[in-house]
Amino acid sequence: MVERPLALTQGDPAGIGPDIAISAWLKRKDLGLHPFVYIGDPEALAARARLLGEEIQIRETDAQDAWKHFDQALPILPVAIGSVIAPGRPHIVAARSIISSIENAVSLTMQGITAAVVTNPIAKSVLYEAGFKFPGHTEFLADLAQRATGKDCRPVMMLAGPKLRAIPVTIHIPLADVPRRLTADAIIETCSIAYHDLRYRFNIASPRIAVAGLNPHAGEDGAMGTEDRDVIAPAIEQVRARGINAFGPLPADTMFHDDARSRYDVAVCMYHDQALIPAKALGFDDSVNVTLGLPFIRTSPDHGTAFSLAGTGIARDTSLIAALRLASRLAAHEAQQN
Ligand SMILES: NC(=O)C1=CN([C@@H]2O[C@H](COP(=O)(O)OP(=O)(O)OC[C@H]3O[C@@H](n4cnc5c(N)ncnc54)[C@H](O)[C@@H]3O)[C@@H](O)[C@H]2O)C=CC1
Ligand SMILES: NCC(=O)COP(=O)(O)O
Repeated sequence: MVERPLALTQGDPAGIGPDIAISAWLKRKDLGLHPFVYIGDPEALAARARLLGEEIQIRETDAQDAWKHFDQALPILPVAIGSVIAPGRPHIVAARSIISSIENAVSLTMQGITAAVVTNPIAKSVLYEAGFKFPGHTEFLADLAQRATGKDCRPVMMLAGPKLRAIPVTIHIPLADVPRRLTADAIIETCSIAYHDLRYRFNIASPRIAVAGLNPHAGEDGAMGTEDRDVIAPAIEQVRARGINAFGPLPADTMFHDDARSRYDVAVCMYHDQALIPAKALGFDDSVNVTLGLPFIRTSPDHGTAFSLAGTGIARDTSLIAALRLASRLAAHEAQQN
């Protein structure tokens, strides 16, 4: 078997990405972590290690050789920023390096040199200022995949933790646009991709999909909104007609308590916060953001850049470690299938 490291992006170097990458690498032996190659600016990473008081070896390498260095040194594939970025002070001068890091990780993974993409958090508003056209990683990764394969790619965001897996059908859009963008096609495609990836990537033989309503009480028969009755319920019927065990629309306020969660493998929700609030409330420290529907594996911690914690030593590495572990598990499963 080829020993392929995970490709870990730097994210926004003013955020906690470098801190948690260093922290995870320091725990590599205790936790038996799958080797990773950090793709980012070596100076910025070394400066962060010094600030945190960690004396670590950082080794510049290409991805192919990262595996052999991982025991002794934190392997880094250099993508220079060309400027000093202070912790907690994001700057658009880093945008090119942040984006390049993601592009490199995807390219290496699609070539089979790295086993999966694990992304550190980016500050979307900073990248927008620099002209980045995508709402977040999820949409950017799908675009990169589409450009590489020439095939349409609908990305599906899933937050996966020990207590809950949750998917938003609409992702990074204003709440006011949700009803208009919530089409039967979007719900059907999301449920179908969730079913496929839970089955073939997560090895769940017959995934049970609970679909949330949009309105209070799932619309109360149309009295509190009509989308549940007119869009979501017919979409679920079509999903079921494909042989998928999907049910709903369920009132969203009562589908996340312990007993309700035991009845499904994933909750398909109608908008970002409907999925991410329960996911982060139930498992902020150990949930992972996974993108389904891509031709490669991508995981990420569930949190953002947490600028105020950068360089303080306070940031917890647990969600990144969960993301590295999940990427490794999915990659091992994928290798077994091929
Ligand atoms: N995958 C990604 O690239 C993501 C990026 N973001 C971006 O992050 C930026 C900041 O977003 P926020 O909403 O403030 O979310 P955030 O997750 O960065 O911070 C929310 C709260 O949690 C704390 N926190 C976050 N991670 C932590 C950790 N590892 N250990 C200890 N405490 C932690 C922060 O200090 C803050 O109090 C935004 O620009 C957003 O776009 C947000 C979520 C995911
Ligand atoms: N709130 C989740 C989030 O913003 C992560 O988005 P992405 O950058 O992984 O697309």
